[in-house]
Amino acid sequence: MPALTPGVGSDSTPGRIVLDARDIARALTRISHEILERNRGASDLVLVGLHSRGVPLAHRIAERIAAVEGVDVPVGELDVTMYRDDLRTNPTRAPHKTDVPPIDGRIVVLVDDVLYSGRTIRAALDALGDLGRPAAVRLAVLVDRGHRELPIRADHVGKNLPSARSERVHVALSEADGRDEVRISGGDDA
Ligand SMILES: O=P(O)(O)OC[C@H]1O[C@H](OP(=O)(O)OP(=O)(O)O)[C@H](O)[C@@H]1O
Ligand SMILES: O=c1cc[nH]c(=O)[nH]1
Repeated sequence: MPALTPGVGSDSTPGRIVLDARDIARALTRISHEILERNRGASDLVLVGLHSRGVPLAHRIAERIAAVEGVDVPVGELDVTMYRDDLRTNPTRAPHKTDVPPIDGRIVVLVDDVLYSGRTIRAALDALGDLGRPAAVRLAVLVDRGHRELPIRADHVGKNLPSARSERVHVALSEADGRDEVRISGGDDA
């Protein structure tokens, strides 16, 4: 095994890997089972992925639920750009598509890659409120890195990752990035 510079991946991408492809696959399988257990099956579920990497994660969870339950759970994609509380100070984000199946009376599971301040999820809850009135909204994230600024928590977490505010968590997914991995960089290991 070649020696690595601390904090630098073998391909010189900054940061250290905290989840590799197999870890991500296992975490998503567990989350899918947790969702089914909590919901006692797949009935009334709608998965809504947040752009950008929450969308492929929602599809992967739907694939696993279909494999276990034989049910195709509807999957939507939600862009929260126009609902962000930093829109005035950071107006340069490019909006993505929003395409959410009917959510009235359904159990909506929001899916995102990283949960940090909670402001993205706050925006997502506002966006959902304009689309309908779900029976319940739950949250699944691949990584919870802490540092919440709002009273928001995840129901399903792939990995709790203690982090410094100065660090950054980078999620790469094959659909968008050609590989699956989660890295943390910055702080003392920049
Ligand atoms: O809890 P928060 O403090 O809101 O942070 C979490 C959000 O930050 C990242 O998105 P980012 O805004 O970096 O855009 P991206 O999804 O395009 O990477 C990540 O994908 C989450 O959506
Ligand atoms: O570290 C972070 C913080 C917010 N969003 C991310 O994707 N990573």
